[in-house]
Amino acid sequence: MDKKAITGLILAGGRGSRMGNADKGLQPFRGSTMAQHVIERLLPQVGSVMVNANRNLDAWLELAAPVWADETPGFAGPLAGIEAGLRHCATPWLLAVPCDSPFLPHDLAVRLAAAVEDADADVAFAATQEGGMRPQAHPVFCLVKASRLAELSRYLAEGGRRVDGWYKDLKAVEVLFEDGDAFRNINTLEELHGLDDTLPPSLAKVVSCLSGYDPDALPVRDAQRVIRDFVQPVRAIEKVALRAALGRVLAQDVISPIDVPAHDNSAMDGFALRGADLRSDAPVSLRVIGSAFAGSPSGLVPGPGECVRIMTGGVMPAGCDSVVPQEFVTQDGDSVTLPAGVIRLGDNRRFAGEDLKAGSAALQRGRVVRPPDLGMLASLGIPEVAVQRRLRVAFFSTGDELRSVGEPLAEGCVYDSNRYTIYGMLQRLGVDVIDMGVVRDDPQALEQALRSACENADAIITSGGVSVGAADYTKQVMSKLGDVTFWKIGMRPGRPLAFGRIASNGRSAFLFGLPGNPVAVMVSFYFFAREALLRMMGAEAPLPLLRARSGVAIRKKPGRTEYQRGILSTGADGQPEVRITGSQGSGILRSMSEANCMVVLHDEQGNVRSGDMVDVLVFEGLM
Ligand SMILES: Nc1nc2c(c(=O)[nH]1)N[C@H]1C(S)=C(S)[C@@H](COP(=O)(O)OP(=O)(O)OC[C@H]3O[C@@H](n4cnc5c(N)ncnc54)[C@H](O)[C@@H]3O)O[C@H]1N2
Ligand code: MOO
Ligand SMILES: [Mg+2]
Repeated sequence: MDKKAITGLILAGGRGSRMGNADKGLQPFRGSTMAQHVIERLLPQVGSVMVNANRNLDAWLELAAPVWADETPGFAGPLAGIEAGLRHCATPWLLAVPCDSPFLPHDLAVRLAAAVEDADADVAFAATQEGGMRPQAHPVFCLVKASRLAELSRYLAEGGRRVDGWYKDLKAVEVLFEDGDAFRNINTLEELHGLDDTLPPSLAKVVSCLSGYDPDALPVRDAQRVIRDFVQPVRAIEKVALRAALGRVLAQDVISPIDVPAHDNSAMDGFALRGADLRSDAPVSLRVIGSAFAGSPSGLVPGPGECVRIMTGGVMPAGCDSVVPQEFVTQDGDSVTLPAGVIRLGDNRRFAGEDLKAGSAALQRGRVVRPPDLGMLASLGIPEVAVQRRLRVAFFSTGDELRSVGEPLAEGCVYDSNRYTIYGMLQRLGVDVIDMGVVRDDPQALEQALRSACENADAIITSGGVSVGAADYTKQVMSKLGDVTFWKIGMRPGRPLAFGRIASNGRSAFLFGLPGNPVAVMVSFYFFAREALLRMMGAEAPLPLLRARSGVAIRKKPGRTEYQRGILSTGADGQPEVRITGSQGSGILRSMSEANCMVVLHDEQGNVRSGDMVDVLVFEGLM
């Protein structure tokens, strides 16, 4: 049977009652969703795939189209789904499979098709047999003749619901498969998570690797380590045209299909010659036998005492290994003379493949594509590349005192600035942003916002409400929704931080609850969230710290990390020198805006004297 004669149908119309009424197929599983795994198994076996679903139709349409709902009302079970499938089936055969069977056999269609053809049957369904026991039927995995719709509808109308009940008057064959696990369906979230080897370990487990862990006095580097070990890359990949790859993360190594340059060629306008003709003690005269222009190999083969006029990029004539630039020679008719010792053998020749060899990795996965990379990919003739899909990051601010730009400022209120700094920092990372506005200090509103963020994004960034204030419900709601920890970090500014992973309706997202103070929010973003988001994007890009001389004395207590806003300039001696911008209060955004860098004073460090060297994070390129 030609696979084009078969339409695949994914049965996803159930209530998911054993999974807390979740839409089973849409549950995250091994980097995508359970149904996506089913589609990946099924699609190669059939002409096309459709879905039977009764809710979340938009989400299903994103996965596969078309999507058909049951006609028989009241969640009548898989048969109602098969009925809807048969009604819309444009091929002679329909192959139904449940949406919660991500391991279904790769040869399901071929074997069921062979069976219906052999037996001239209307239906074939799968079965497995455990050693010595009676075969166990899996009637939901079935290949059905599309013309049998009428019998099925009649059975349903009479109230029949048994999956193998409707074909008692039809010719049905059972096909025995060896691998029982292939038909395993996943019924509970525990089962699903147990099978998902891509899930992060619990925070408790990650934290247990630290010695002397104290959430109320956590060193910066320990917090960074926990975050690094806990977040997971998003696995989805897409192909994009070369230019669209700028700023994206390569999902695969790019292997050079060609040598670059493709030929030995000249690095100068001049004369290509045979090194054996060169003399170190006397001038040499050579006869010019022709010209070699870039882009058109000359085909010339000079003999001893001969040379070829060559342009930069011209293919080296056979036997030539050196080029003398034209300004070094005197030309007389068709002969050139070069003085003794102006060049050595091999000068001004570029080798084939000296830039890149065919078969070697031109760029490695995980790299954020920059302008020279675009050029290099173009030099390899590569029109499109595989990149990680863009990360989706939702963010909102919390606090009853916050007003959004455009609203009047009531007594005691402040304008929400964090959503703007966060927006800017996220844009610079190249993620897709979902701005969720300001959320009130109200447990219900916070829960709703966090759930919605979780269902639509890979990561969530909030600001405010993570300290100890009376209206800070944020922490309580975050804990309720997942595995979240609350730290007081040994740093200034940015002491409180919430971090973890929350889940809602089967979707999950990593959560960064940044402190509310406007400078603290930025510092926490750069030193904790940034690296984690890049990691989720599949990229590794540690913060580049430079060393600079402090032009001033800085007071600093050992035992915590301090981030001071600074201005980096060139000192009188031409060396980089940094000075602290005025007030360092964690609410003073102006000094952040004036700064062009941050001085990073590590835990061990005490007071800094003028002239001491310090670490500096330069904002240019980050901001
Ligand atoms: N008794 C203690 N009080 C505080 C501590 C502490 O350890 N013990 N930590 C202080 C530190 S450090 C920080 S940082 C803040 C963090 O507090 P929250 O994360 O709970 O943030 P809020 O209380 O909501 O706001 C703090 C501050 O920032 C202003 N804010 C908040 N969001 C925005 C925004 N989107 N745009 C502009 N300004 C914002 C808010 O109005 C407050 O003034 O807690 C200290 N207290
Ligand atoms: O940690 Mo908070 O640092 O006042 O800004
Ligand atoms: Mg607070």
